[in-house]
Amino acid sequence: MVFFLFHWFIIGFVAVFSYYLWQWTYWVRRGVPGPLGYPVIGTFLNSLDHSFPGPLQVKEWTKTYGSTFGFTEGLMKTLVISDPELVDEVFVKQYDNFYGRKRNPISGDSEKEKRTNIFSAQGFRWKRLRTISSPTFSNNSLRKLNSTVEECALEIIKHIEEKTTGGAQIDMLRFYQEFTLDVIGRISMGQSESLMFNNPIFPIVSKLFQGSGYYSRLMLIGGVLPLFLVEVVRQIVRKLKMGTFGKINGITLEAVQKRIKQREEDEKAGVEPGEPEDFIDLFLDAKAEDVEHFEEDNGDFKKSTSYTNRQLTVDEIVGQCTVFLLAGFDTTALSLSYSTYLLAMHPEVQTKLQEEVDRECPDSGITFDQLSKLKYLECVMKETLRLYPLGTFANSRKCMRTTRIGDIEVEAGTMVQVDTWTLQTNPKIWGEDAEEFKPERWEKGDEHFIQKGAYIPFGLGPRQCIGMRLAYMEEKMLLAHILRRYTFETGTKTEIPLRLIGATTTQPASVWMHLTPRI
Ligand code: HEM
Repeated sequence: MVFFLFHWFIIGFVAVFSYYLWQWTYWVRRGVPGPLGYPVIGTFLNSLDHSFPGPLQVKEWTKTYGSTFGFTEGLMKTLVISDPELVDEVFVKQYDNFYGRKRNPISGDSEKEKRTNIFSAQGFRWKRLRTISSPTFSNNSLRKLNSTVEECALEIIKHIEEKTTGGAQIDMLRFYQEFTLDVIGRISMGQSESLMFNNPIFPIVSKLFQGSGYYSRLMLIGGVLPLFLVEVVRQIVRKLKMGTFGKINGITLEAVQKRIKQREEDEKAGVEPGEPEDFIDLFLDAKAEDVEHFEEDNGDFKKSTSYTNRQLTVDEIVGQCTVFLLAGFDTTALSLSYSTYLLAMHPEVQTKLQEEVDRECPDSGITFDQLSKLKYLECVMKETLRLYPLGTFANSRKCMRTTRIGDIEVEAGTMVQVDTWTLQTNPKIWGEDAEEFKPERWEKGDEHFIQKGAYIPFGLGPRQCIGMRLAYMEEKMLLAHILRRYTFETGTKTEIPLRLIGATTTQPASVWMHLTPRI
C-alpha cells in the first residue's frame, strides 16, 4: 500500500514538475526575449527582495531585452511593454480583451468573494462596483471632505512643530503616512478622531506595502504554487486570521454596522438625514442607475455572479472601504515624500511654489476652490509622479481573450505589465532632459506634448485610478499648509540620492528633512 502511494506520489510530482518546466520555457518557445531566472520558479525570487523593488528590476531588464519582453514566475507568464502605442492598445483600444488586472492567485477568486473590491473585481462585477463608487470621488463629494482633510493637515502640522523644535531633522515619510492613514481612516473607516502616531493598523498596512511582513511573503510564494496548494495556503491564512484584509475588514465592518444602526435609530426618532459625512454614508446612499444596462453589454457576464441589486451590500461596502484604505494610504504618502525630496533638491522650484501658495491662499483656512487655483503645485505633483511612478505594480492587465498587440500574439491568461519607469523617462517622448525635474514642462497643459499612453502614474482607460483627485486634494492641502510655514531643506540624515525599497509600491527608505520656519 505504502509503495503504491509512493509510486503515485512520484508520478504526480514528475507530472507537475514537467508542466512547470514547460511553462518556464513559454517565452523562449514563442521567440520573445526576457530573463529566464531559475527552472520552475522563473524570476520569482526577485519579487522577494524588497531592497530592490520589482519595477526597478523590470526597468533594468528593459535595458537588456528591449521594450517588449517576457518573464515567468511559476505558472504566471508576464509580457512587459513600454511603447506608448502598445500601452494605449492594451489599456484603452483593446480594453475588452484586457479588462482583468494581474493578481496573485492567493488573493482568491474575485468572482466568488462576497467582499470583492473594485481593484480586484473584473467584468460585470467590476463595472457595477465602479459605477456605484465613482460619484464618491466626484468634485461634489470631495468638496464635502475638504474640512476633514484640512483638520488632518493641521493635526500633523502640530506633530511636525513639536518634533522639529530646536531644528531637529524628521523623516517626512513617516509623517506623511500618519497623515494619509488618518485621512482615509476618517473618510473611509468610520474613525471619529485623529489616531496619528497611535493607530493600531499602522504597522499592519505599512509592512504590507514594503513587502516585509510574513503575510506579504506568503502571498508572493502563493503566486508560484500549483493551484491545489494555493487553496491550502489561502485556507490557512484565512483560518489563522493572518490576512491583512481580514483584520482591516473587521474594523470597517464594525464601523459600517454601527452607522447602519445609527441611521435606523435616527429614522425611528424622526431625525432628518443630514449631509453624508464620509464614504460609508456615500456608499449607503449610493445607487447605480445604469447597472442593468451592463448586463446586456458584457459578454463575460455570468448568471452565477450576477448582482442586480442597485445598492451595495454591507460586505461590498466593507470591501470598497478597505481597498480605499490600502490603495490610498501608502501611495499618497509616497507621492508627498518624493515631492518633498525634489523640492528640497530644487530650491528655486520650492520658492516659486511658496509664492503661489502665499498668493492663492491668503487666509488661515484653505478652501476647496483655493486648492484648484494651485496650478504650479499641480505641475510639481505631476512631474514628481513622472519621475517616481510609485504605484506601477497596478499598471497591469490580464489578457481575457487571445488577441494580438503590435506583432505579438497574446494568449488568454497572460499578464501584461507596463514598465512605467522606462516609459515616463523615455527621451524620445520627453526630450533630452527626460531625467530632470522640471515642473514647468506641465505649465502649458498636458495634451500638447504627451502622446497617448506615455504618462500613466494613475493608469489609463476605464480602470484608471479612481482616487486620483482625492490624492491630489490631500497632497495640495498638506503641502500648501506646510509650505506657508516652512521650507524643506536636506540635512545630514537625508539619503541623496534616495534609496528606493518596496514590493507593492516603490518607496524611499526615508526622507529626512529640516523644516526651516519661514519668517
Ligand atoms: C498618488 C496617489 C496614487 C497613485 C500614484 C495611484 C496609482 C494607481 C494606479 C497606477 C492604479 C492602476 C490604474 C490602472 O490599472 O489603469 C490605481 C488604481 C486604483 N486606485 Fe489609485 N493611486 C493613488 C491614490 C489612490 C487613492 C487615494 C485611492 C482611494 C482612496 C485609490 C484607489 C484606487 C482604486 C480603487 C484603484 C482600482 C481602480 C479600478 O480598477 O477600477 N488610489 N491607482
